[in-house]
This record gives sequence, C-alpha cells and structure tokens, in this order.
Amino acid sequence: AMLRLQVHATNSGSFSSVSLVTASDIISPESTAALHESTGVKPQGLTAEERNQVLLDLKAAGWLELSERDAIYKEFSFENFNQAFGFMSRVALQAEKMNHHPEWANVYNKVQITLTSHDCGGLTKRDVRLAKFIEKAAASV
Ligand SMILES: C[C@H](O)[C@H](O)[C@H]1CNC2=NC(N)=NC(=O)C2=N1
Repeated sequence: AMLRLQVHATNSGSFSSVSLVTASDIISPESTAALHESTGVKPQGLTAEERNQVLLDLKAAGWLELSERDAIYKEFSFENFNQAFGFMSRVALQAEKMNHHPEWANVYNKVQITLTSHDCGGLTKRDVRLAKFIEKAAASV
C-alpha cells in the first residue's frame, strides 16, 4: 500500500517519534480523493471531502495554502507588540495543551503563522483545530 515510515530524530540523537504515514496525508486534495476511494484509507481523520470543505472555510478566514508544502499560512496584524505577544501567549498555551505547535515569527505587531503536522508531513485535523483556536484568539484581542 501507499505507506511511508517516518522517523524523527531529536538533536540529542534519540528518536522522538516513528509513525506510519499514508500517502493520502501528504498529497493534493484531488489525488487524495482518488487514493482515498481506491484504498479506503482515511488520512488522520480528514477525508478528502472534509479536507476540501475545511480548506474553503480557512481560506475564507484569510488562510492561504502554501504552494511549496502541504501547509496553511496567515499573517496577523495587531495594534502594537503588546497585543501581538498577548495573542501569541494564548496560542502557545493552547499549543502545549494540544501538543501541536505552530511555526511562527513575530516582528513588532505582526505574527506570521504556518500550520502543518510535522509527523505527517502535511495538514491534519490538528491543524484545523489549532487554526480555529487561533482565529478565536485573534478576534478576542
Ligand atoms: C514529541 C512531540 O510529541 C512531537 O514532536 C509533537 C510536538 N508538536 C508538534 N507540532 C506539530 N505541528 N506537528 C507535530 O508533528 C508535532 N509533534
């Protein structure tokens, strides 16, 4: 079947995780639909249909699909650094709770966020959940 073994090493040299990744976790929505149909494998709880709907919702909220990797991206703008960092603090606590962490950068009042699931090399439900939390946190600043 279309399976990939992924091994993550830590910088101390030990393994942090080993996971089986279905090809449908990491490829485009169109081919995900075809693969899902032919294999019956449901990737990380995100069917091709769910994925398409979820991406529509996220794009409507201003998230972009990156062309170079299976990830979503959004830049948030606040009035000042204090608000940006307050927002980041709330997201950081949630990320720890979920054990799912954003790739992000902050310069003064801007926060650029990329979401993807490193263990799968692509978007999963965890990214969708975190993106929804991030939207709520940004709206409540
Ligand atoms: C060891 C630890 O559980 C993993 O490294 C977690 C931490 N946070 C994570 N965050 C994200 N975005 N993807 C992951 O695969 C991931 N893995």
